[in-house]
Amino acid sequence: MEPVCIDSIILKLHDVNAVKFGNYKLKSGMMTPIYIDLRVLVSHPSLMNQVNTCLTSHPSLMNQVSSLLYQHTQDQSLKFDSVCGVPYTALPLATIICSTHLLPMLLRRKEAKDYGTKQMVEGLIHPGDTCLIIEDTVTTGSSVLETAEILYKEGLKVTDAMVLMDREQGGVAMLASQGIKLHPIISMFKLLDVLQANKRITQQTAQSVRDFILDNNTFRPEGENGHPSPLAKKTCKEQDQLLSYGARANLSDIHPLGSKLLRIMEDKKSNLCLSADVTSCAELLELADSLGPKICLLKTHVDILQDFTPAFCKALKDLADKHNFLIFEDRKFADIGNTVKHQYEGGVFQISSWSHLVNAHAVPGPGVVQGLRAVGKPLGHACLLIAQMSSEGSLATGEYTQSVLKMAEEHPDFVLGFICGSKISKKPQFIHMTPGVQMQTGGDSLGQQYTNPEEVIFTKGSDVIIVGRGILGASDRAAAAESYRKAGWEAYGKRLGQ
Ligand SMILES: O=c1ccn([C@@H]2O[C@H](COP(=O)(O)O)[C@@H](O)[C@H]2O)c(=O)[nH]1
Repeated sequence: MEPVCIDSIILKLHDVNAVKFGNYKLKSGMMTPIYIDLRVLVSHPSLMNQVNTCLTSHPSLMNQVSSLLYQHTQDQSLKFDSVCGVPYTALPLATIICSTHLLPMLLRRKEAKDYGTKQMVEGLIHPGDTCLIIEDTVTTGSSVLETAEILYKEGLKVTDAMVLMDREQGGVAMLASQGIKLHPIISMFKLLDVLQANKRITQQTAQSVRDFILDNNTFRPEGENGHPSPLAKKTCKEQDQLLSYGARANLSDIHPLGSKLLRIMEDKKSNLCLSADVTSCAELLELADSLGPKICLLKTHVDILQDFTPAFCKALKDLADKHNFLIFEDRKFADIGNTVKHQYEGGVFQISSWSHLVNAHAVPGPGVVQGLRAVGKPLGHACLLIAQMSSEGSLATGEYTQSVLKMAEEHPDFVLGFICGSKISKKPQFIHMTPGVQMQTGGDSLGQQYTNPEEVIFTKGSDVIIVGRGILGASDRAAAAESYRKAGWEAYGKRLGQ
């Protein structure tokens, strides 16, 4: 059979309604906005494609999925003596794999018979053999584990499990903690990216499912009894969302500048960052002085100033001290470590001499953080990684965002948080900052998309609202800044349950 393309499988799964959006209950009892129902595969031996061409001469979707699973065992060079599908949905998949590739199959029963052999596993069992588990969808990993435990009782070994669809809610980690390597073919983020790219779902739907997935990781390494507790997790609203900025400022492993920022936020009752996107130094300094009392952070784009001078930096720093806010140069570094090092400390702007915070794209890899850290860390500065962007069609989504999160976790001594649309990390040490904020949702003519403060702080769990034109475009900037400060702070209070 020809190699099977994952994107086309995803679209076909969507065609046959194996991917459902709505409000569904999982085996664990958790409600979910997306449900993967691969049981429907058996009902579609042939499939009409998008242009209504009958694909009967092609392998059935069930065969294509089975082929993908088998191909992956070969790509991963997995060694196993037999194959067992998790009942029921994965049974036909295991059957096709075994029948096509002449492999011994074991059948796990869900309930023991009360007559005959009363076996829980049917087939020829050779204790000591290794059995590969096949599963259709994994959330917590508990069904794979149940099957493995039954196989263990027969003296079999289970080292690997192959799954078509990983919902990315902790199954890989839970099974790894039990010595089973889970090999997913399709991740939830990949599925959402493909459906969104093919206009099967809107950006909004994709994002709300991503947020749900990120907020509902079910794996906790240790349960109360010292055993892994896959389902012990409460939602982020019940746990880290309830931590105040002040409490997070005191966390032992928080970046000192993160701690300082959280204290400023608590003291000034402000989670507002002013995006001071003006083109004259005098106007920017006037904004900093007049709005300084209302903000925790002032964000600059120094390269849009027409009359930049080093004296401006000194004046801005003095105002930051006067009004107790931090300065964030939104430079979006995105080059190799050696270059960003020069860009950060040298050139006309000498950014490291006056800006507490800068940000970077993760595209170049960890070298970008290491280059910035070489300059900024000795000065007590820090950086934010751009994990998501507010602009329409942004490519910073899904797996990319996850990789950014990982990069931040690997550099906690310099990365203090993220530019993102919603909370992406469960670590309360990381501060989430969201641009694209206005009271009215909507956008501009160049792709900017706006969300309101309540949505950003309460619903999406971000920490800081970054507001530019919502304030700069107002006839009374001070009044507008105050209304954004108030709205952001009230949303935070609501998040704390106040
Ligand atoms: O994803 C991003 C990253 C950065 N920005 C910056 O924030 C402000 C937003 O200005 P508004 O006037 O409130 O639209 C601006 O400086 C952007 O460069 C962003 O919007 N989105």
